[in-house]
Amino acid sequence: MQWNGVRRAHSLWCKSLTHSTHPCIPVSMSSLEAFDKLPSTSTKERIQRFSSGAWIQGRDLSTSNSFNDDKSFGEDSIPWKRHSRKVSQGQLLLRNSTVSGTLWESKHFQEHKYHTFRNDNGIPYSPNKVVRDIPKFVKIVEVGPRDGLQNEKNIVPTSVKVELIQRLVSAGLPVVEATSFVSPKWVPQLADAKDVMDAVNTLDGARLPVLTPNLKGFEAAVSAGAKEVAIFASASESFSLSNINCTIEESLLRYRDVATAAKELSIPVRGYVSCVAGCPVEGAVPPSKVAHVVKELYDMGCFEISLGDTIGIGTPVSVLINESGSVVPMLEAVMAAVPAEKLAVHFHDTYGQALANILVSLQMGIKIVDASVAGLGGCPYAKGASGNVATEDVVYMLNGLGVQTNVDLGKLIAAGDFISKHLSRPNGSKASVALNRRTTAVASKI
Ligand SMILES: CC(C)(COP(=O)([O-])OP(=O)([O-])OC[C@H]1O[C@@H](n2cnc3c(N)ncnc32)[C@H](O)[C@@H]1OP(=O)([O-])[O-])[C@@H](O)C(=O)NCCC(=O)NCCSC(=O)C[C@@](C)(O)CC(=O)[O-]
Repeated sequence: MQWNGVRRAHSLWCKSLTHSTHPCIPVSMSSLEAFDKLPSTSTKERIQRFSSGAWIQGRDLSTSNSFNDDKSFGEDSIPWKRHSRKVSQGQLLLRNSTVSGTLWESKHFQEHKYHTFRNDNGIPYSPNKVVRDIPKFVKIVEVGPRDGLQNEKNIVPTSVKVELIQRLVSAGLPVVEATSFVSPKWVPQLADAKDVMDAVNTLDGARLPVLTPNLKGFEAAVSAGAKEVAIFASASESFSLSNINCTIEESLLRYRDVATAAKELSIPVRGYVSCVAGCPVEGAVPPSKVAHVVKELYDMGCFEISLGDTIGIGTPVSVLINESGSVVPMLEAVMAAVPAEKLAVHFHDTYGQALANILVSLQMGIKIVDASVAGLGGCPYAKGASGNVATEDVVYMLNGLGVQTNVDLGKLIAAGDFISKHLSRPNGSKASVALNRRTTAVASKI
């Protein structure tokens, strides 16, 4: 097919671009100097000192998402000790932490003390308008084993993928997207989907969804033991053609069949919409187009819809007329069609905008964030797309904001180091590099 030829050439170009520019994350001298002035600490202590979050009380924890795990993370179930005291308005938010346990066991051994603001009636509140609207729990959907590894030049052995998934689950991630049941001719990197699922589908502690582009993929996924699937549409016609070889409307017809089959088996279906902030071929994508595709997926029964900035081009707001890449207007249009609690955000970090976009999304009511360990990834059919935002960086930011994730940052960093070492490249997470670099520097002085 002529289009396939064009697409292959395009994809090869994309891959070469992605690989030749894979980030070697710089760490600014000023931040390192600041670290060096601090007393020597272990990586674990540093993770806790610089990243552990204060509990910001009094915000809404509930969600109507029927497949959401938030309820299991209610205040009482959180394995941290919390402690609050009455402080007057205007005082700084303070937190002390005392630490025990071994390096990668931070979640289970740390003890935190929190100091929240309370008004005269003893009601806790957050004094800062930046964090006031941010949810107190964010569900992180780890997409590294799928989105991260689907674009690798060298095919990663099944055993490495399986160990990566096991490590991510044991780090406390509630959802780890395991693989894709797509055509192995199109994505040979994930041709071992069945073997991966055979090895991981008995793992406890996390949901392990897989991508299915059509009924054939859905049936293969179910036979391999998948208990949750994801379908992936696009808000851009050109991207839909290059990614799944059909128009948007044709893809929605296919996905309706998948959704119907899944409903019969009571299998939850997640939806994706790509190119929500811009398309590598078409440029600007109108928010109304994004909202239309999101609503279609919602109406066919998707329990959650992830909004993908596939090429990482978006900024929180763009003041340039006719310019794509505004996350806020896009979210406003989507939220007018589908409830905010059904939405996730999925930012690639090509332009370094992902954390800013996540923050503004949280402020607008989003409670689900996709991320990829060590910043792995990129789409084989998206020109110039780099990896997703690194999960470690998201957890670091959320910890700092006092948002609960139940993810053990130490174990997560170890998982990122594991896969980066296998791929023979630096870890793409800035938080991870900074925390690891400090440990090495301290160790070299002993
Ligand atoms: C959708 C298709 C299959 C259409 O591919 P096609 O070539 O149009 O399909 P077809 O129906 O003409 O079938 C061609 C061959 O593929 C086989 N086939 C057909 N379906 C399957 C299947 N499920 N599993 C295994 N094999 C399959 C089918 O049996 C046949 O085999 P043959 O007779 O030639 O031997 C193909 O285009 C494809 O696999 N695309 C997947 C591309 C992909 O995975 N892209 C990356 C996803 S990332 C993304 O979308 C963005 C996201 C989600 O991360 C969010 C964001 O960042 O924005």
